[in-house]
Amino acid sequence: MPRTVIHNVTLATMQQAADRSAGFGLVENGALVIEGEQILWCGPQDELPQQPADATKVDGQGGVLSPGLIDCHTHLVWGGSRANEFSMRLHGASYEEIANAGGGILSTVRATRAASEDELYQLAAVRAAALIEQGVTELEIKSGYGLDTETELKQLRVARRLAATLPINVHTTFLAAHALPDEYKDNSDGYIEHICEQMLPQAVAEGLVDAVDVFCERIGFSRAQTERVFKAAQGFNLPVKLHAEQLSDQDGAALVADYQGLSADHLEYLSEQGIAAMKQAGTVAVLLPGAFYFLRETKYPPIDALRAAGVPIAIATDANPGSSPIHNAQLMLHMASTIFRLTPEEALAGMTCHAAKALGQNESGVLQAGKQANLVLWNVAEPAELCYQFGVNPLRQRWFKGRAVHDQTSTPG
Ligand SMILES: O=C(O)CC[C@@H]1NC(=O)NC1=O
Ligand SMILES: [Fe+3]
Repeated sequence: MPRTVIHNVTLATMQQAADRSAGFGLVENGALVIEGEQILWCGPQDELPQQPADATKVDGQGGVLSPGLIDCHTHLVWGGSRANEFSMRLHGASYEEIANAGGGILSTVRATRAASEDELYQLAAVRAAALIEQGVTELEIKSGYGLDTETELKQLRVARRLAATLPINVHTTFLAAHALPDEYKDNSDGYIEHICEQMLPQAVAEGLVDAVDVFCERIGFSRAQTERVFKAAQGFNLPVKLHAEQLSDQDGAALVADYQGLSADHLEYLSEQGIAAMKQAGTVAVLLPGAFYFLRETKYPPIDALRAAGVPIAIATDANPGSSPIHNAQLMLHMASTIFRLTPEEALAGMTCHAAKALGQNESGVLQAGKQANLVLWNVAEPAELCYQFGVNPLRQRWFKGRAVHDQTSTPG
């Protein structure tokens, strides 16, 4: 099988990054060997075993080689735009006025229902391409803008099609419990039953679901309704995750931990009890600085307490048209440090090894023999520069499943 030898690099292996003091798992003057789709070897260059003469050699010119970035929380497939309500808010309209004018999640639902699968694919492919340009090699995509079986499945089919046509891994998450559709106005329990008895079984039957999520919130679904959906997911042996404690403490994090959930996401209003339950269950805390910033939130997630408890922290874009219309993974690294005060080591772990854990997979997220060769070579001298600067893209080369699919070797100047 073809081999590629990347040498003259600083490896940010991200191994043992769960321990904050472990840092980036740096290997100065390192090298890495790709064979087929996997990492065959990585380590100090002076320990590099003899390689075949026909191996492709890449001189990293002293740059940093890291795992590809993983965006573990996105709503990437949607139709329409919410720019008008963004403008209405800036002109002083209240949420109620916007909602009464047809704004909010349900306006995106109407546009997503009206769009064809091809139209949704074309829109999402542009957003995915932006993330790929940023060094993303894996992402999660939720449904949740259909709120009826046909459109929820349409969104999930688009997510599967993105994985089949672009150099990126995609994990799908069924989020029909994102908002209450007009058809079930004042009958949220009826909608939850419809989700559990009709929508989820059909999505599973079509092989479209990797995990199940719920928006557990006063303006979303109750803890009891969330648990009803979790039980339905359990019936299909599907892992769960949760939009939890974004606007209030609904004790959602403890609930998803009770179900050994993959992650609890947002967490601005997370309690000590929720943290303890997450630690116990190994549930990842996914923080979403883009939504915090765009909504001008003032309540910070309890980051020091999560850190002290040793709960793994992941970072994601939460790319969606309402609360985080942001498709820039490098900006998330920057905001994780500048807004949430994560160290660069924590921020990069948040978009590599901890993000992989939030998706329930251990095939990527670290530089280690046997893992998928999803890598990025950065034109930076040290990994901290990925969090420090914003606005220039230091990506030089990107490998997905061992293939170089993005090459910016000609650095300007
Ligand atoms: O406004 C939207 O379109 C989605 C908002 C997004 N969904 C959720 O559960 N929390 C959010 O911030
Ligand atoms: Fe979200």
